[in-house]
Amino acid sequence: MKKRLTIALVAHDNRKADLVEWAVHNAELLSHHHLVCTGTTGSLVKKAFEEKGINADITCMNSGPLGGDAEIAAMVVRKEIDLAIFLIDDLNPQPHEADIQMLLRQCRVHNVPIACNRYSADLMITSTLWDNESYVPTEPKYVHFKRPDTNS
Ligand SMILES: O=C(CO)COP(=O)(O)O
Repeated sequence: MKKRLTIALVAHDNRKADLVEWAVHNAELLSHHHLVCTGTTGSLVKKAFEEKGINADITCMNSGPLGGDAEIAAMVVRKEIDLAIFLIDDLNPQPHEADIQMLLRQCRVHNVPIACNRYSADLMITSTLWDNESYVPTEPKYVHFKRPDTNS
């Protein structure tokens, strides 16, 4: 991939091992991009990369429960994030559910690709569309839909 992207990496505690493993597996590719992470996720990715001798540009925001998701959501709003990988723990409640939903919603509103599992992350990170200068993503459309009257 020629283009340098800003990639958000976020994982809940029980999904961190999965994210770190994914990041290390893709370290060569990721090292060409700017990684923006929530606090704890970022420190784990940094440590794993250092152990492998991989240099990467990693910015750590606050920890998720203290506003890290909100900071990344603000970057999404400012069009500063190209792609987000967010491994969510769907099996346990999180104290900052509102911030999580905000990050997900802002990615949808601003048409930012967001992968919530490794399969999606693999597909997104390897897409040839990143280097296709003529590809313009279609913006989401919000067109009023009048439901047919089902009573008649
Ligand atoms: O809680 C998170 C995302 O919602 C992740 O935050 P940390 O990476 O700081 O643990």
